[in-house]
Amino acid sequence: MSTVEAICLVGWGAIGQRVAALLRARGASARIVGIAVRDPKEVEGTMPEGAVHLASPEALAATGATLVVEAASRESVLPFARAALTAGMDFAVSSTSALVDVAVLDELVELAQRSGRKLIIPPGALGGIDALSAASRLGLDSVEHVITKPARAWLGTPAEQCCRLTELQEAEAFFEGSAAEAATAFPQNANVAATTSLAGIGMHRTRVRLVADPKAVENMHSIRACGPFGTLEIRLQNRPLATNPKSSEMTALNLVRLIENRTNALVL
Ligand SMILES: NC(=O)C1=CN([C@@H]2O[C@H](COP(=O)(O)OP(=O)(O)OC[C@H]3O[C@@H](n4cnc5c(N)ncnc54)[C@H](O)[C@@H]3O)[C@@H](O)[C@H]2O)C=CC1
Ligand SMILES: O=C([O-])CC(=O)C(=O)O
Repeated sequence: MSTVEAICLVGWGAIGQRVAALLRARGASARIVGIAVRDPKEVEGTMPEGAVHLASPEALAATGATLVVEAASRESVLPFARAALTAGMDFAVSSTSALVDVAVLDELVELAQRSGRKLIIPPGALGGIDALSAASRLGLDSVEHVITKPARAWLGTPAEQCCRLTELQEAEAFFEGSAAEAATAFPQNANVAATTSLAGIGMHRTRVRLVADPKAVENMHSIRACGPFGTLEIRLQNRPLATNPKSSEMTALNLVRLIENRTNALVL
C-alpha cells in the first residue's frame, strides 16, 4: 500500500523551492500542503497546487501535515518546531545553528519525547553523518571540520571584517574555533558545523576552520574524525544552489531523500 506524506515547508527560498521542484519532477509520494513565509507576496504565483500560505507557526496545526521541514532561518526554528511537535508532527531542521543554544535543543527534544514525535537533523550539505554518529557511540578523540566556500559566499557575514573578500587572490582561513563559535557567528554558512557536532563530540570539542577561496566554485566540506573506531575522512565538493551561493544543492537533495524515505519501502 502506498501512502502520501503531507508536508509543510518553513521557508520558500533557495532550498525550499528546490526541494519542491525535485519532489514534483521525481513524482515523489509527497504533497506540500502549507508554506510558511513572513511575507505572503513571496509565495504568490509559485505556490504548489493545493498548498496554503501559513502566516504563523500556529497555522501549522490545521494543515494535517505529518512532517514540517524548516529551510528558513535560525530564528524560525524554535517557534515552528514548538508548534509542529505540539501539533503531533515531526520536525526536520536545516538551520541547525539554532541548536547551539542548549536550552532550545533540550526543550525541543523533551517536547518531541512528550508528543511521541521526532526532531530530525538531516545531513544538510554533508555526507557521512551516519558514519560519524555511529562512530561516536564508541567515543571520539577529535573531530575537525573545514568549510571552504567561494569568497562571494561569505559576503554579508562577519567574514567581511576579517578579510577583504572582494580582493582576495588566494584562499584565506579567516576563522578557527569551536563549532559553537562558528555556527553562532555564521548562521547562514556554518549550520553544518552544528550538525557535525550533534553527530560527533559536541559543539565545544568540534574544531572548525572557515576559508574564503576566490578560485573556488564549489562549497567544500572536509571532515576528519579519529577515535577507537578508526579514522574517518570525508570531503564534499558541493555545487551551490543557483539562487543562493551560500547554500549547497546537497542540502536540498538530502531533504528529498528524507521525504522519500518516509514513504519508500526500501529506505536508503
Ligand atoms: N544544515 C545545512 O547543512 C544547511 C543549512 N542551510 C540553512 O537553511 C536555511 C535556508 O537556506 P536557503 O533556502 O538557502 O535560504 P534563503 O535565504 O534562500 O531562503 C530563506 C527562506 O526562509 C524564509 N524565512 C526566513 N526566516 C523566516 C521566518 N522566521 N519565518 C518564515 N519564513 C522565514 C525567507 O523569507 C525565505 O523564503 C538557512 O538558515 C541556511 O543557513 C543552508 C545550507 C546548508
Ligand atoms: O550549504 C552549505 O555548504 C553549508 C551551509 O551553507 C551551512 O552549513 O549553513
